[in-house]
Parts: sequence; structure tokens; C-alpha cells
Amino acid sequence: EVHEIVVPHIGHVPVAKGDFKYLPKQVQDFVTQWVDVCQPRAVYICDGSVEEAEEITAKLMERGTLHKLTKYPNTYICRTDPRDVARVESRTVVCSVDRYATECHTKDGAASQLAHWISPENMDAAMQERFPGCMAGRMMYVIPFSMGPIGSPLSKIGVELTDSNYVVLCMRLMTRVSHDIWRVLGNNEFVRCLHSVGCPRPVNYRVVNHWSCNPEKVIIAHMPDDRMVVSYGSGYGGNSLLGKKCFALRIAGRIAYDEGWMAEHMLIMSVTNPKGVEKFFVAAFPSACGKTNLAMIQPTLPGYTVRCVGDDIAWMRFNKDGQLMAINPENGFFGVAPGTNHQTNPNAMAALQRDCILTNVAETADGGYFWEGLEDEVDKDIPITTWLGKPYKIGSKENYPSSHPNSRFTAPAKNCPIMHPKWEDPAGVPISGIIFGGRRPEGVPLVIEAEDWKHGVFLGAQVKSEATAAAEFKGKQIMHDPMAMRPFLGYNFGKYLQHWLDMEKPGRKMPKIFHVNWFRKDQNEKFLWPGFGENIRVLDWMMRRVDGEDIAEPTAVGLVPKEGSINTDGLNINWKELFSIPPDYWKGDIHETRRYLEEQVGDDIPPVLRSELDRVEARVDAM
Ligand SMILES: O=C(O)CSc1cccnc1C(=O)O
Ligand SMILES: [Mn+2]
Repeated sequence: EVHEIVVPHIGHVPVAKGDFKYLPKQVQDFVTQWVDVCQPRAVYICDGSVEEAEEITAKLMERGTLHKLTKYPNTYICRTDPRDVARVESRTVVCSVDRYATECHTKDGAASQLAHWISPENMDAAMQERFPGCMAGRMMYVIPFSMGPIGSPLSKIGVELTDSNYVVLCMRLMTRVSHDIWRVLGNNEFVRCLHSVGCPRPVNYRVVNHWSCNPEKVIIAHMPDDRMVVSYGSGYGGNSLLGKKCFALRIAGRIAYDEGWMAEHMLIMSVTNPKGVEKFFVAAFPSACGKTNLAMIQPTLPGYTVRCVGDDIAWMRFNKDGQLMAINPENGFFGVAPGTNHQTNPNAMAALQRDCILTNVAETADGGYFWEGLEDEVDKDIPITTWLGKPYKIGSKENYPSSHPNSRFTAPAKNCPIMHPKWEDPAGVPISGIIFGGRRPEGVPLVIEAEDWKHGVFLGAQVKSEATAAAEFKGKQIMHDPMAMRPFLGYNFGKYLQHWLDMEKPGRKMPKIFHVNWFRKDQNEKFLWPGFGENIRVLDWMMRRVDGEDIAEPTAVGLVPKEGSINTDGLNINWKELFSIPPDYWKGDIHETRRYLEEQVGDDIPPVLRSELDRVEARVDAM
């Protein structure tokens, strides 16, 4: 076995684990290149085994980064530096030679919200400023991982180099990490991922919560042409688990554009009705708008069964029979903890009974976890320690909230009791419906069906939602989040929309496209729709529409359910208000959609989409 690597500038670097010569030559070159730059004290080639996880967990517990929750087997809690708690959109960039391969020709040079470009020169400068020597005194972990079942023709392989053992543990839960990857990869293409917390040793400042990070110098950069991602300064979630947003959406989106498939910010689920008919849906909602909850709903209608394939990312491709097939490229869930409880998502709670890592949640004195939403599920008087390490009691204002609004659970998908038997099927699952949606407290009906594919792409492009905690926006503004992909684009959004439009080809069974809004309120700020398990009623209506039942009627904004065609037995629903399409609201909304698309996509708006915008706007203006 080769127990060291020889690199030009620093000579011999020990290989603490694994056999370097077993790696494919192209991976050896990738590792050697960055060992030489980052200068770690040693290299650790991960194999994804339980033993490896136990070894690294013990190391993190010893250091105080991870704390064991005795109430649940193999479950740990982690607190970050409070400055490192969410995706950092302002520091997330995409590098391309031509600026407009990444950004759109925005109107009047407005700053792009849809992907932030960095020039190759500025990329190099940013790398030079950060990576040389950044891993001094640290271990470089080499993580071989597959997005999608190992060996599936729809899967893609990545290799992440990182100096964070927290990332090693989470990547093992979120992706498929295995020694077998090397054999499956051979000399094929792989996505290069380089991550550092940006804290070379010796560090001469106090590290908060044993969580090394370098917030001032955070950069999350993508080089789609080179199929590469580099991330520096943040240890958290989508910034550091590079298989997730960086690879599976931004880089994969560009690969999908080149290869003719789709990488989308979507859950994948199946619904089986009392007659035993099963249909699969994907749904794209902005961050923290309930994808995990919908993917795992417990139907309230008798005789319906919902199963989960994935809760956040879908890779989709039309097969030779013209059927759209989807896989979940991930292996676990990295879900928002606050608001998750046995009422809102009993299946997620079932997946949180063992083998999880919880980040920035609170801890109960009896060795359990706590977050906002669990008040009725723990002993009212139990002493709680907040994510900031402060004392908290349920009902108290002091040290509220107990958990960071973007605190997360990292859980292996296999522990979710309703995973579909085909959730790892290499061929994927057949998609009948695509659902867009967002948090719209006003004016938007419970469900709208697109008249056709291009109208559906328009419904996706006009997605908006009240801001949430998953990124750095604050407050209750209505934010645009076209296709629910605004933070996750890897190339020109106009080209991305054209790519969607180009998916429609003769011989293909184009899925129906819908838009949902669970969050409409009446003038007293009361929700008009109960949501959660009751959403099965809307999915049932969609299934019947897919089968062509005459239960929809046309409106200026699309097809809506005929009165009474959604089963509302047992509910007290104000149908009129829930489905009203207030002309003034929609006139304002469609003009805001035009303003946003003109400003942010400008000349890159695909002509077919522009004509959809004109067509719908004319109908709304005539209301
Ligand atoms: O990556 C983070 O730190 C939070 S963002 C996130 C995590 C899992 C799934 N989706 C998202 C998102 O922002 O869409
Ligand atoms: Mn997401």
C-alpha cells in the first residue's frame, strides 16, 4: 500500500487511511494537485463505512464539536459558529468565460438575482487568496460519492476534498460514499469538489463551539465548464456538503443542459388511490416552503397511500418510451427542523429516532432534541439548552427561539418509514405531474392547472413566495423564486427556461403541470386551507385530471377545479374565497411578473415564454 503522496512543493505527505494507488489516475492527479496547494498534514481516503463514521464521530465528540443525544441511538447534536448558519447567496458565484453564459442580460444593467458571475481572472485571484496552505495542520479527507444509486445510468460521481470531518459524516448520510466508487468511476468524468473551512493551523483566535469557519472570506464558486466546485470559509449545509446544491443542482443543471435532461429543486413522491392506482409527482417549492412535509404526508382520506422518493432534488430524463423518469440523487434528508413535529410530519419524526445529526437545534436535559413546534411533545418543565448554549423553558420569552430558524436535521433516507420500494431504482420512477408552488397568503387559488407545457413553464417562471429562513433574506416580503431555482442556477436562466421548453417533443408523454398554494389566508389572517395531510385531496384531484376527468374549468390564469370537484368532506372550506381570482390582485401580480422577468432575464426571455406572458397578461387585463 502507498502510505504517502509525493507533491512538488512540500514533499512527502502521509496517507493516514486508504491506498492512494488504488484511486483512478485522474483522481490521484486531482488529489495531488490540491494537496500541493492546501498543504494538509495528511490525507485520509474515505470508504463510507460504519467503522469510519464511528472513528470520526468519536474524534468530533472528543473535540466538543459533536455531542451525543442519549435519548436516541447514534444521534448527535452540533452547534455551529452563529456566523455560519445558512447558505450564503451573496457569496455564491458561477464562473464562466462569457459573463452571459452565467448571467442574463438584465435590463438597465440591474444586478443579477439569477446566478452571480465571476470572471476566470477574479476566480483565480479568489483561489490564490484563500487556498494556498489553507489546510495546514489539518487532515484532507478524500470523499468518493455517487449522486444517485451507485452504478445507475442516471447517477453521477463526485470526489470531495475537505478538511471538515463534519462534512465527511454528513456527506455519508446525504450521498452514497463507498470504496466501490473508485471501481465504478474508472476513467470516467467526475465532478471535482474542493472544500475548506478556511482555518489553517495554528489558529490564533477563539473558535466558537469548536466550529472552524472563516465567514469574512466565504466563497462558494462553481466552474460548470470544468465540472468543478470550490467552497471556502463555511462548514454549513449547502455551502459545504458539495454533493447537494452545488453539484446536484448547479453543476448537474449545466450537465443536464448539455446532455438533454433536467436537474431540479423538486421533491419526488407517489400517491396510490383506493382503487390501487399509483401516480408519481415532483414538486418545486422555494426553500423551506414545505417540500419535505408534502413528500412525506400522511393522507387524511381513507384508502390513500403516499410514499416518498426524495424531498429536495430530482434528476429527470425522458426514457426511450417518451416517459419522464426521475431519481432522487440524494441518500438522506437535510430538512428544516423548526415546524417539524408529529402533527406536521410524523414520517420525518420517525426518521429522527436514530442515526441523525442535528445542527443548531436545542437540547433537552434528558438527552433529546428540541425546536419550535415540539412544545407539545416534550415535558413542559424540562430544562432546555438553546442552540446558543443558553437556558430556555417552554413558553418563556428569554432566549427564544431555542433553535436557529434554519436549524437542520441530517437523516438517512432509509430510516423514513414511507420510502417507496423503488426510491433507489436505477431506472427512476415515472412522473405524471409536475407541481410548482410557494407561500402566497393572498390572491392565489389552492391549485391551478396549466393549459399546456409552455403555460406550465410560465407558471413555474412566475413562482413567488414569502421569504423564509433558509437563506439570508428576512421578513415577510414576497420574493420571486422562478422555478424555485433562483438560488441554485448554474447557467443563464433564459437558456434554462428555453431548455425546459425544448423538453416538449413529439412522442413524449408530457406530464401535466400544476401550481399550488397551501398558504392562502382570509382577511382575518386565518388560513383558508388546512394543508398537511389534507393536501392529499388536491393530489387526488390532480390524479383524476391526469386521467382526463372533466373536473376543471378555464380561467384567465389557468384551469381551476370545478366547484365541488375536490373532496372536502369533513372540512369547513370557503370554496369561493379559496379559489377566487381577484382581478386587481392578478393585474398587479402579472405586471410584477413582467417587471421581474424583463429586469432579471431581459433579452434572454425565450420568445415562446414572452408570448405566454403576453397571452396571460392580456387575459388578466381583460378580467
Ligand atoms: O443548505 C443549507 O444550509 C440550508 S438550505 C437547504 C438545505 C436542504 C434542502 N434545501 C435547502 C434549500 O435552501 O433549498
Ligand atoms: Mn431545497
